Amino acid sequence: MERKLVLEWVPSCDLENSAAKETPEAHQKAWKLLKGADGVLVPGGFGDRGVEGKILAATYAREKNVPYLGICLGMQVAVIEFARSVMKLGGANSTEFDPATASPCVIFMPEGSKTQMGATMRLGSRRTHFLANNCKSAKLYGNATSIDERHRHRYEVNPEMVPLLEKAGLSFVGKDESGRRMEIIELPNHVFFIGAQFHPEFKSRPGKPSPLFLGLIAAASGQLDLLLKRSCSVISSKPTPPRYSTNGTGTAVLTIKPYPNGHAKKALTSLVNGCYANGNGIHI
Ligand SMILES: NC(=O)CC[C@H](N)C(=O)O
Repeated sequence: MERKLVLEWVPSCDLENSAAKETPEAHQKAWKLLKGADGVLVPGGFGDRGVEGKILAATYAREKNVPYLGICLGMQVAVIEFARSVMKLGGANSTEFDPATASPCVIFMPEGSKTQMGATMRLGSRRTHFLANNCKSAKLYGNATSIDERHRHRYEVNPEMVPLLEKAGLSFVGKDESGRRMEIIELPNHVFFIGAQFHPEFKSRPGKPSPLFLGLIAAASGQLDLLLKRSCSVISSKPTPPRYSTNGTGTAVLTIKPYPNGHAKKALTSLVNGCYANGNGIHI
């Protein structure tokens, strides 16, 4: 790859319009970081702090054709963003953040109990079936017909709204075995815009990175076509324990800059080896 990965953490609440007045310097800094990035990763989270900023990051990436990977809440905000901006459903939201929304594109999973939060999370390894093999995510997973990835969520894309979202151009390329639970979204006409309801980071390892992370980094450095041509091996279906859990703040947006002339000289299939995160001590 000959690239050195630079990760910048952007507090998503600083991207919000309210921050322009309240904390103008932080707002300016956050937008500068986002606009300087070659790729954007919106991770998972719980609670509404910073969610509007995550939605703004998704809008930016979609409109500017900047590679985007949304994980769990990062996928849900991409759906909300699409409903608001493309389908013109201004008040579209998740019922997690606006229980009275007129356009609930993300809803509480029917099998969970709202009053009893304990043991209501959809957790652990679940199967995702790919519905189209010409989508980027299936190719990244080595043209697999199904994959097993780990989960941690209470809300899901509203299956009743899926036909409308699809008609407007959002592809649901991975679903669970019932076909009613959405697992992977893609924007077909975008350089790389993928959202996953599951958490690829739980099974990703330094020497065996998740195909979705590889895809994001390859797209951010203009090497996605090359990566897609190579056959990536399918991630093992054996469940492995999570490496870390989400911290619940739901505020960060991660931006990615794969600079040229870096030290990572490994082959594309292990390109995350040798990459580093600046300032945070976080290694992918
Ligand atoms: N892990 C997550 O990102 C969870 C997303 C969202 N809060 C849910 O419960 O569905």
